[in-house]
Amino acid sequence: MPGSGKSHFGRILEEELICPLIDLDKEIEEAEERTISDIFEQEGEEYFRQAEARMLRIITESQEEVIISTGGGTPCYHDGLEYMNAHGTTVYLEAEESVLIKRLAPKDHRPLMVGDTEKRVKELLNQRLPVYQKAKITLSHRDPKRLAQELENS
Ligand SMILES: Nc1ncnc2c1ncn2[C@@H]1O[C@H](COP(=O)(O)OP(=O)(O)O)[C@@H](O)[C@H]1O
Ligand SMILES: O=C(O)C1=C[C@@H](OP(=O)(O)O)[C@@H](O)[C@H](O)C1
Ligand SMILES: [Mg+2]
Repeated sequence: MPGSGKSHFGRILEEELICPLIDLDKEIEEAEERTISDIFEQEGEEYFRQAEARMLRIITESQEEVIISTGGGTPCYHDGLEYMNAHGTTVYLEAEESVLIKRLAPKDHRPLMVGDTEKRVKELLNQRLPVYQKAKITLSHRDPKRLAQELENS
């Protein structure tokens, strides 16, 4: 989910595992030379989903070992989760609804969070949970060092 801490955890895992990290949203922004918000505004969501799916595949095919922090929607469109499960270890980073609502306050820049944040978070969680639950690892504790150990031993 947006706000669950994927980018934040990714940066910690990068240090713990000494493995390069790629943030999918950042790569898309660099390739498109505009922000995710601008892409949504100027091109619409479907365009973004295609760019996201394409970038996920480009990175996966061009890198040997890499941590990818995806966007919250990446697993849910264009068979994203199935693709990631087939090519690597997937981690669903669980976060409580109340934590997400607090982090994704109206000042947040995320384009899917316009309007009533509480309602949007609940809607997105309901829609997406069945997909997220198919990840290979679900992380409900908030300790990235433990996750790093789990991944090293897997
Ligand atoms: N475990 C955590 N404890 C406290 N704050 C966190 C934690 N994980 C993320 N945050 C904060 O929550 C916000 C959203 O995190 P981010 O990593 O951007 O989420 P995502 O990439 O999943 O949307 C950021 O301001 C980040 O600093
Ligand atoms: O949940 C989503 O559909 C999205 C989450 C965002 O990434 P984060 O999950 O890193 O906020 C970003 O990819 C885009 O705004 C769409
Ligand atoms: Mg992120």
